[in-house]
Amino acid sequence: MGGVDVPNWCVAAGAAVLTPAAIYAYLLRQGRARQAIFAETPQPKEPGPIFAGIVELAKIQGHTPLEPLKKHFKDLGLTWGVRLPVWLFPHMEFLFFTADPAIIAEIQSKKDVFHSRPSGTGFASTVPEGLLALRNEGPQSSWALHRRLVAPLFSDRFLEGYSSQVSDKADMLRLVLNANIEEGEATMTLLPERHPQALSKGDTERELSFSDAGEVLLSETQRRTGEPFLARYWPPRYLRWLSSQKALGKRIDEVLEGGVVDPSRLNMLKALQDAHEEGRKMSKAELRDEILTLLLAGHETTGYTTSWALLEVARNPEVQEKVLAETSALDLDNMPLTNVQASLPYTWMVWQEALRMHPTVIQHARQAEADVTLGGKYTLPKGTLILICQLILAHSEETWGSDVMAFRPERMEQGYPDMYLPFGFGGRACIGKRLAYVEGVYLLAFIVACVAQWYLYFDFVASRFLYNKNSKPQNGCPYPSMVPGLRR
Ligand code: HEM
Repeated sequence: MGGVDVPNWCVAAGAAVLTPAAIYAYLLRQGRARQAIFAETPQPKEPGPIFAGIVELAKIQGHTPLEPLKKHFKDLGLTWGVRLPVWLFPHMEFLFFTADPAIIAEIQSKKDVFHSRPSGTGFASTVPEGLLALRNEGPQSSWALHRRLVAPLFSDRFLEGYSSQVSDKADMLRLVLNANIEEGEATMTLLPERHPQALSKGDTERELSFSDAGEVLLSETQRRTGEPFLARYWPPRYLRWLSSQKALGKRIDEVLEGGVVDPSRLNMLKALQDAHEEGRKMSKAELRDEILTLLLAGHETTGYTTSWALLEVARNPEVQEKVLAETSALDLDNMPLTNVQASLPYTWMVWQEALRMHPTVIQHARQAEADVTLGGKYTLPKGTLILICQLILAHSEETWGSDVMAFRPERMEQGYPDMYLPFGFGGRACIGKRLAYVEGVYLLAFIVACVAQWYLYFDFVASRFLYNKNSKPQNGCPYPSMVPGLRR
């Protein structure tokens, strides 16, 4: 070294001392710089728990998942932020939460800055080529092409095609429901084994393994968002993931090769396989990820909302009456489902109100593509992750009035206000909203009608043979609550 003979151990010792010091100095400088940038934004004293994942947090703390988030907004106001150690969360250094209508309007208007969801979320590792993960990089980007190829699946022509399939599924549900109620079961699972229309053992296993694989996909997507990269490779977990991938891939191949579905029926997967633009089709990997994206984005969201709606209907006898009055005037088995808002207006409002009270997507994410200042004072560097808190908007007294936590479908009569975004906003808004209405609103009407029929019959039989003939209906409701154990 410059003519001076420095022993190797000295160099090694120097490096051992200086390297950590240099890294520390670098992180300190970065931390200070970040602190300066974020100085105007209120921040919680303990940002940690939020990033355990809200659902995980709920499990640990025994809260409902939404409470910690609501508490932060209560403590810190409508806009606040969090800084994370960049070396632990390389894609999510700054997190900026807002439920302030003025700031949200500004975000919506800055389309060239906030056009993509953040990179590095779970979607990017489980379905990287699907709409939820792809970034919007202009009209020629994969995202834009996928959006154009997927959009026709939710057009009138397709919704009309799905109508008969939805009502067939509803029929099957009726069978399952009735058979299980008769068997004394309160759950809606598969038909009991001895039922003439029950699936064979092999088919039952195939259905169950498909549904298990779907759950693994969902839980991996959730867990991989915000956990250290290596955690997913924990052997038992990784093996489960691999086998779920195999099961999902096999099922997709079967459907695309025509083995599972009736060829005369409209098939969303095949339609996507054939979709093209100037000869450009999706590759096999893109198609697979897009199909799984539709499954991920469309299944739990619609299922949970409809379940919440059923629960609220069960809790609110006057709402049951109105849904029944609406459905009894219609031939539910044969109605076209292109516009359920027009054909089932009250049931549509009930479903919307359930979505407002129990939003399935509690926040919408965007990533800043450039340095930006919001509200004239929040200076955010490029890459900041913005979370628009839909839950707070949906439960805001300013927007909905002092009875915001009461279940009152009538408040949806005029449609929903501008600053209510259950399906997101802008170019990245939910592409499957119309299908969600068809499935959710129709199934809600259908289940209420069919369970009520059963219970009316039950009430009739029970009042003759089991109960005191003179007993009064509960809470003025002619049939008991639909969810056992939730009678008021
Ligand atoms: C209750 C039902 C549903 C709710 C509440 C819901 C909500 C949402 C929300 C909030 C987003 C993100 C929007 C944004 O970032 O601005 C989204 C995106 C998406 N949804 Fe839905 N969704 C539902 C049903 C469905 C269904 C049935 C499908 C399809 C089968 C679907 C497919 C998608 C896709 C593919 C995206 C990504 C769009 C893109 O980034 O280009 N969703 N949804």
